[in-house]
Amino acid sequence: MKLLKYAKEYKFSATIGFLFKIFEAVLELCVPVVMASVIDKGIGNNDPSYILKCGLVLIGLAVFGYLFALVCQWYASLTSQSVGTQLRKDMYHQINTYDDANLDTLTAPSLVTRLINDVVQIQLAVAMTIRLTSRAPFLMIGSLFMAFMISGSLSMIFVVGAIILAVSMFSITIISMPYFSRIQKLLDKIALIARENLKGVRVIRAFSNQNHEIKRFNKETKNQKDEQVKVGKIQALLNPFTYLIVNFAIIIIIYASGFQVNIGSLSQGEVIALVNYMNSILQALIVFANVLSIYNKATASYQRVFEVLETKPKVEDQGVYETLTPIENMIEFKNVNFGYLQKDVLHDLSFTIKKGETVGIIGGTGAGKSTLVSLIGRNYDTRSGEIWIAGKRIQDYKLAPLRKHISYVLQNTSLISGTIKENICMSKPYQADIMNQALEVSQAKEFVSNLSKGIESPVVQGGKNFSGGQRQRLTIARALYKQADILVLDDCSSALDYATDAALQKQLQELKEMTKIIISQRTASLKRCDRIMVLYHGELVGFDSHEQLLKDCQVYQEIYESQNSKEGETNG
Ligand SMILES: Nc1ncnc2c1ncn2[C@@H]1O[C@H](COP(=O)(O)OP(=O)(O)OP(=O)(O)O)[C@@H](O)[C@H]1O
Repeated sequence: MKLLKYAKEYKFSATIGFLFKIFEAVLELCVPVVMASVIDKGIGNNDPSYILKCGLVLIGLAVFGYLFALVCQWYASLTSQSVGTQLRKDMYHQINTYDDANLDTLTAPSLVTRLINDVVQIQLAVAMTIRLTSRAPFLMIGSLFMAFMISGSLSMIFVVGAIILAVSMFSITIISMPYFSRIQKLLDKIALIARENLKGVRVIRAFSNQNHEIKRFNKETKNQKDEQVKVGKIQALLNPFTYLIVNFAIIIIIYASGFQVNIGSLSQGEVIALVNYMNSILQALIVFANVLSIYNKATASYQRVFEVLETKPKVEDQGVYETLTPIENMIEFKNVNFGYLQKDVLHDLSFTIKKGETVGIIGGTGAGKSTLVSLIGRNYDTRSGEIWIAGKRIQDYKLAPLRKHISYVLQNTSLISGTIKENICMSKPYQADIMNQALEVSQAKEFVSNLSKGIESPVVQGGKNFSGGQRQRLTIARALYKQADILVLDDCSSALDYATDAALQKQLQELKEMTKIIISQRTASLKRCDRIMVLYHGELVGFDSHEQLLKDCQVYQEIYESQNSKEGETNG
């Protein structure tokens, strides 16, 4: 079992916990024997001092039993928490190696549920294994053994009862297993809805869509509840059934032992001891039933956690080159085809982008613009064809150094809580001159210097204390601060007014050493670019300057005209 690898590291604390639970069970097994001698010798011989002595022994057994239980509990918690923490660390580390294709499959909400909820189920199972799986079997076997010592024939009742119970427990476990994996999947769905809802709370309010969202959430929580209730009903059968069998066995023991007491082959104290041992078996079985139910849940969680740990990035990091030296033909696409799962997105793309060039990409919604640039940083690998950067296939570079040379600004601005400085200096330590240049080119300098704390001003989670345009400028500054050889701006100036956008494009042009790719829906944002790539349903239908495209690219002409006539209408 793969989990043993984790438990191994904490074998000392696990063993101590395990041993102390056994010590506690040994003391528990002594209780019926002491009770029997209280009845047979103390009460039988009317000897109060013997009864008192036995009473003290019972108190001693209880006190030591309690202390042993405490030690076990302590070490069980230590082990389970440590295993859980290590699992979370390893999962988090693994998730950070994932590429976009992995994230498309496993999805963020599911990963969060696995990191939190599923690990808790495993922690619980580890703690229960230490605390209960030592005691329950030990108590069962010990009680059976002690019962055999008292009466071989009567103990057969124990054996038959135990077999019936074991079979019923096993059946209930098998039946309830599939429910638990369904419940965990439904939890993923609930997490997904909650996440979407919280992220899009403003949009939902703006469209007065709260009722629909509440209904969607209620439907999934109801589904999850229904599954819980179904499995709960099945599992609820276990305890009454266990009590029924054990109590039935006790009736038979008392009935059968009555004869033996009459003929003198069994004492009254021994009958009480047998009943006590049967009760111990009952307790052990109830514990066993609870542990089984915890194991059921943990098995579903275990599979989900190890799926995260064993999922390898689809983009393999097997390149050898660690440095990238810009050359004339900086980026080359050679007959590149790409698609997501069943969907074809990019078709036979071939083009070259020169070092220091500023290239715009334009095309309708879903034309494949973002997909194209995501291939450059190997967020996905191509289906066929090759991408070359600075004279080498991108697969021949090690991933980390390759990505160090590319700076992305994505459509969704992502700022983290901290300060402006911390957000901008993510790629390297603070250097005043680089910071100044980044703020200036991104058109963020003015508004940042107007803040009382300047670059030390706080940024709340998601950058919500800034306007959309300010957030875009800060993310552009962050990308510029990296001083990468290739800069990709993915439709990230949509919230900027025309004047600021124009100033940004002008300043970007002046970064002669950097190769820039700018995605935009607006021809006005791209007309200063050296060349503009026109994508139409994943195909390259034009790649030239603004003026030339206006002359000979029909798709570009249509985009241009639609935007300019709209502007005309608006202005008019
Ligand atoms: N992770 C993904 N999984 C599956 N399909 C995807 C994924 N990302 C994009 N697509 C699909 O690929 C196609 C191209 O998407 P892409 O985001 O590249 O278009 P785009 O030109 O950048 O669009 P937009 O201008 O709206 O941002 C779309 O049909 C989209 O639905």
